[in-house]
Amino acid sequence: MNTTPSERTTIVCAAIIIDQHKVLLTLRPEDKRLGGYWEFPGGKLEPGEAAHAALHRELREEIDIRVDIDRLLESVHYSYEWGTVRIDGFLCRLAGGTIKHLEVADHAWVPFDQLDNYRILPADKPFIEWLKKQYQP
Ligand SMILES: Nc1nc2c([nH]c(=O)n2[C@H]2C[C@H](O)[C@@H](COP(=O)(O)OP(=O)(O)OP(=O)(O)O)O2)c(=O)[nH]1
Repeated sequence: MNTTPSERTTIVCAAIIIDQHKVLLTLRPEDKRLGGYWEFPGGKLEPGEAAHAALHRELREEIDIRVDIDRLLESVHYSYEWGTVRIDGFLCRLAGGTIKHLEVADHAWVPFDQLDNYRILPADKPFIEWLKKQYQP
């Protein structure tokens, strides 16, 4: 089959939810691929699904919250050994709900100057750097 690189890229949406100079990270369960890493809540788009719809769905399924999506911050490409992902990181604000650990092992509201203390997925580095730069005292 003739497969172009873009067809092999997994599209992922991620919510960068900021509240009072802290950002929400969630912990991937140990039994999942890349288990034990912190990440922004989100996940893979389903076939034909729009990014905003996917983000709302993933947040409901994983932690049962609602957000307002402000804008796309950046799309980041990263190659893991099994394939390439494109992470679309959206800046969001919490709009409702109380965080439940439905599909995550834990969550943390992390002050920007403490992000280096978390083992975060390597693909997320540009988002982390942006957060640290944006909110330097
Ligand atoms: N949700 C999320 N995923 C990320 C981030 N950074 C990053 O590299 N990823 C990667 C990890 C996964 O390979 C993929 C997200 O897909 P996912 O979380 O739905 O993957 P999954 O393995 O749980 O899905 P599944 O195969 O179990 O259905 O993107 C991030 O900040 N948030």
